[in-house]
Amino acid sequence: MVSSKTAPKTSKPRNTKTPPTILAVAFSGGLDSTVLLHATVKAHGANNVYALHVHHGIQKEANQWQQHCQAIAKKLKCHFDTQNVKLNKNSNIESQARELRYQALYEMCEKHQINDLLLAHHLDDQAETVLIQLMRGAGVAGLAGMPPVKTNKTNRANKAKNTKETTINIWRPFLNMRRQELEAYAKEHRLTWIEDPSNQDESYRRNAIRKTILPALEKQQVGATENLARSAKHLAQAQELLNQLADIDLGLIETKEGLSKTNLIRLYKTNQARASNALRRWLNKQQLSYPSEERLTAWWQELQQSRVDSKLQWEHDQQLIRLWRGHLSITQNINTQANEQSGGEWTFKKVPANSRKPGIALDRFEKAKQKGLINTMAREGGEKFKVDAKRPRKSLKNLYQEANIPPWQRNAPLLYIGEELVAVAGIGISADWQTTDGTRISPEWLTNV
Ligand SMILES: Nc1ncnc2c1ncn2[C@@H]1O[C@H](COP(=O)(O)OP(=O)(O)OP(=O)(O)O)[C@@H](O)[C@H]1O
Repeated sequence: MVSSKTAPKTSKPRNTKTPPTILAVAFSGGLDSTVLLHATVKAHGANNVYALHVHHGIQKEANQWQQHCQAIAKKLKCHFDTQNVKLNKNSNIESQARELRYQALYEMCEKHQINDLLLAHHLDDQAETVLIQLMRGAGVAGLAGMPPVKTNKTNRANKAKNTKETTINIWRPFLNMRRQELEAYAKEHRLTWIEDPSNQDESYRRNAIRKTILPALEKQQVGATENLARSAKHLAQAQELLNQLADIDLGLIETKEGLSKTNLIRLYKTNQARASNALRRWLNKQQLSYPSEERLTAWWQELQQSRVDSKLQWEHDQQLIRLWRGHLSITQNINTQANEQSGGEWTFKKVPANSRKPGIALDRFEKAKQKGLINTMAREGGEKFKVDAKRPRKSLKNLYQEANIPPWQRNAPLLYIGEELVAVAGIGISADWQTTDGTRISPEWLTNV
């Protein structure tokens, strides 16, 4: 136990390389994150700390809270930033608020080039999470609760905006501390914080667990709260082992085209639990959530029934999982699918002098550019193209098939100079325009997803 005299450890950050590390604290203005901000500023220096607040706009007091947070940051002399998010009142407010909150916090971290974000979750929060997961019938991963540290790459939504991928470490330095310890610290340092009235509303499951269920469990078993959090640690270890097993299995199933259906089904037939474990891990590694048991069962059925050349397509977590040519792969965000043709851009890079790579002669290209002749057009069907001067022109359809380009990657806009088709993504440069001599540029289609 840590006495209230001791500042709660906000120990970060062992694996950071270049001091001074700038830390961000997710600051709601509530008791826990107020203690976290105060302790972090004390330990790391105000100039190295950002307080980040998300304005949800759900409560009528939201503006006051934002002002309060800004005032506290000013008093502590640390940096402050805030972002508003807009909730859709028609869907689950709690989970939506959480998702948008993380999104906003990551965006603010990216904006200030911060790689370490601290959250004020504590041991009581962990115990509540374990109970909630138990009630939902979660598996090992869910029952492992919140990890003390987790590294996140900024998500696919950001990637689609063509921003650089950032790594953000999420730290929960209070995960071993009880709520009472934080309260004692706050009193000792005369901190002021916001009491969110909705924390009293027991129609929210988490509040009911905190106010009624955990105290009842404590009556039955002293230390029940700490024990629940301890179980979470055991299960986190068990999950680690499951991940290691999945990685061994994926080593045999995963290829550069995706997951081999044949090998996946082979594993499924010898050991269903192991195959599901591998599939879940594969999704998780690509930052997709675990599918429900019901969904997973449906996928297995479809996969088993599919023929060798079948095409399947599942929507999951706003992504598409596709089976094509015997491999499962994750593709486009369904939100950007309608926009497939603009899901990327043509870039023009100079070919290095010592390279044998073909390109378009720079002076020819520049002339065309000055005349405004360079343009792109969507594929209409029936286009013919010749990359190899010694071979006849072929239809794009044939060329795509020969090059094994999956159907959903065949929609990149075609590059024209005037009326002439000069480059096709994944295929190459027209024989009439390509050269391997002199200063030249290479047109390349870069996808955002
Ligand atoms: N609006 C917000 N802006 C910034 N960070 C937030 C916000 N809401 C929550 N957080 C962060 O997420 C953590 C967990 O959220 P949770 O809803 O459990 O906390 P809270 O009860 O709102 O506030 P606190 O943890 O400060 O008492 C908080 O400790 C805080 O670090």
